[in-house]
Amino acid sequence: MLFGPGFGGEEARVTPALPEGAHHRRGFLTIEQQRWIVERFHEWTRGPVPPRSAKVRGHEMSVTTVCLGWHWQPYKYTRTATDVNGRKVLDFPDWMTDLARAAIMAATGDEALAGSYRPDTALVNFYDEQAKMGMHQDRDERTDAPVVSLSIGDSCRFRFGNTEHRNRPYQDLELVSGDLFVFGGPSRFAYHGVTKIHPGTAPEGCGLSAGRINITMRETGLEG
Ligand SMILES: O=C(O)CCC(=O)C(=O)O
Ligand SMILES: [Fe+2]
Repeated sequence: MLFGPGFGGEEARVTPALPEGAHHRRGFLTIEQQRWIVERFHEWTRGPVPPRSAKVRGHEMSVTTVCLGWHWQPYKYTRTATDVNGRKVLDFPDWMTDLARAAIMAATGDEALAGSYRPDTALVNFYDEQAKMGMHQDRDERTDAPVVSLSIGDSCRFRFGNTEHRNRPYQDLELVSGDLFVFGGPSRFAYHGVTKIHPGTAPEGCGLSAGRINITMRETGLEG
């Protein structure tokens, strides 16, 4: 049969299926939502703790990061930015909890997982045209709750791998402005990174004319 069962189905996927627990939703944020978040981004960068390039084993990362809720530094979270200026970071905003829960719902359809999600930190990274992020695990958190990632601005090549090591098997996918990526369950501790920014690809109206913002929301599992 010319257009029989399965036509245009699984076999027609352009991107191979992601490992269990990993989910990609193209265009999760509207262009207005993206622009609004970029306005907040400018407020955060003028906040008590300026964006900085974290030093990992003596090397400065090429992204700059500003944090909400808890300040991330390799390999711990603190309330104050002891490696920058000692100031307390901005609070984790309530709207971000709602957004993160909606994101988990959209990605997984799991109402219980979404409803019980209590993110308490956001790492907000800015990538210029040259910036990259090497393959790593997000493992400074003391819970296995999912990581929720939102991208705004220039698109990038995002590499999502396995939980054992930074080498193959991995998949390269494009994250474009407005995309959501969630990794939890068996993929929570998968290695991942950003291998390339695609300059000049930020859509008109997203609020950012160049570069890329990525926000990851997480549960630290920390008290106090
Ligand atoms: O920029 C991205 O898409 C990933 C960011 C990331 O992996 C991180 O902040 O730990
Ligand atoms: Fe990460």
